[in-house]
Amino acid sequence: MAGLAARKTAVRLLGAVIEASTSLDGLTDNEHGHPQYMALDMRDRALVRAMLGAALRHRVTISALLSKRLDKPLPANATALAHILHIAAAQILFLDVPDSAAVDLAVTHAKSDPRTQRFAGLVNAVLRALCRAKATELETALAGTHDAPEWFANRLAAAYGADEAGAILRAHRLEAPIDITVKSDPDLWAQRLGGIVLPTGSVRLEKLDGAITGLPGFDEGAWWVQDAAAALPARLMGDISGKKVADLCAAPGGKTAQLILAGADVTAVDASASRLKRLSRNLDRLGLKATVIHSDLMQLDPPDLFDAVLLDAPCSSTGTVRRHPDVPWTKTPDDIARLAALQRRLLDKAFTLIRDGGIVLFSNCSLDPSEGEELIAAFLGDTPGAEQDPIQPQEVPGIAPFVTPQGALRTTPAGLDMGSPSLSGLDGFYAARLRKRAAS
Ligand SMILES: C[S@@+](CC[C@H](N)C(=O)[O-])C[C@H]1O[C@@H](n2cnc3c(N)ncnc32)[C@H](O)[C@@H]1O
Repeated sequence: MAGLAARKTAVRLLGAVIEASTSLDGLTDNEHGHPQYMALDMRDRALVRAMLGAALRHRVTISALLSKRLDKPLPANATALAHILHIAAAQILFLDVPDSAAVDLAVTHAKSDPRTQRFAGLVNAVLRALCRAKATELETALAGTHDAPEWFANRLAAAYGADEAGAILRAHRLEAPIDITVKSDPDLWAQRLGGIVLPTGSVRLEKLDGAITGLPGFDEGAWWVQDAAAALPARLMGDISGKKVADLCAAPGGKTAQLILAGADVTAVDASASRLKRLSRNLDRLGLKATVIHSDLMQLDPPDLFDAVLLDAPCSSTGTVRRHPDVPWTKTPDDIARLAALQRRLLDKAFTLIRDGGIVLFSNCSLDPSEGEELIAAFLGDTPGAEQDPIQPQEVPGIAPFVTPQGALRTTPAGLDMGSPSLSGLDGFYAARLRKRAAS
C-alpha cells in the first residue's frame, strides 16, 4: 500500500524518541540513519521528517484531542498503538495529507502488527472522530497548552518569566527558517537565493524547496548553513587577524570557517572522529584550511599557548527546539546538570590554553541559565586571573538587542522580529567573552 512504509517508519522512530530518548537527528541522518529510514526514497524520508516534526511540536495538543475521543486512557504498555494514533493525528491536524489516507494507512498499520491488531476498530473510530472535530476543536486545543513537557515549560518560566517563556514556546511550534553565512556580499546572495539579509548579516530563506546542495553557490563554496545566532560567537572574538586561535569543540566547523575567514591561524579540535570528517569535508568545499586535531579537549597538550580560543561547548541544545523538536522530549533536568558540569570542566581547561591577556569565547545553544549565565558567574567567582570582557552592543551590527547588562550575549527563539513568524526568531544562544588578566 503506497505510503505505508513511511507511516510505519515514522511510528517506529517516534517510539525510539519517546521510549529510548534517541536523538531524531541521528535516526534521520541521510548517511547513518535508522535502517528503516534509510530504506525509504528521499520523498518518503521528507514525509517521515514532516510527520515526526508535527507529532513532536504538537505532542500535548495531539494527546489532548485524542484522549477526548477515548472512553478511558490507553494502557501504559500500549505504546505502539499510541504512536500509530499520534502519527496519524499529526497528519490529520497539521499536514497537507488527505484525512482518508491518514486514517486508512493507520488502520492498515494497526492490523499488520500483532500488538495493535485488536485495536484496529478503535484506531478507525478515534481518527474518524478526530477528522470531524478538528474544525471546531483544534484552535481551542492549541490555545490550551504550550505543547511542551511540564519540566521544560517550568524551567523556561523560572528563567525568563511567564511572558517571554510563552513567546519562546510559541516560537518552538514553528519550523525555523534556513540561515546562511556567506563569505561575502550578503545582498547579492540574498537576491540569488531568494532570501533576505538579517540585521546581523546572515541571509535567511523562509523555507527550502529541494536539497540545500542544489542551491546556487553550494558547489563553489560561497556559503554554508548556520543559524543566525550561531554565527555570532565567532564574530565576538575581536580582531583575530594573524592570531593563533583554537576552536576547541569545532565540528562540524561553521565557526571554524568564520575564524579562518577572519584571518586567524586556526587549530580545530574535536573529540568525535566522524564529526571531524564532516568538518574537513565542509572546509574543503569552502576552500579553507585549518590544523585539525582529533582529541578530547581534556587531553589536549599543545606546544604553545593560543591568543584566543573559542569553546562552543556541548550542551542540552534547548535553544534549537525549532530545528530539533525532539529535544524537550529526550532531555531531562539531570542531563542539563550533567552537561553544565562538563562545560565547566571544559572551560577550566580552555582557560589554561591561552596566554596572559588572551581570551576565551564561551558559547552554547542552551536556553538554560545553568549552562550560561550561572556557569559564567561561578567561573568568574572562583578563577583567579579571569575577568569578563563585556561585549559592546555596537561591536557587531544587529546584536544590540541581545547584549545583556552583564555584557554577555543571550538570544532566544522569541527574538529578532522580521515582520512575519516564518521569517523571525533565532536559535537560543549564550556567549560570554572572558579574558586572562595580563601579568602585572
Ligand atoms: C555544539 S557542537 C560544536 C559545533 C561547532 N562549534 C560548529 O559551530 O559547527 C559541540 C562539539 O563538541 C564536541 N565535543 C564534546 N565533548 C568534547 C571534548 N571533551 N573534547 C573535544 N570536543 C568535544 C562534540 O563532538 C561536538 O562536535
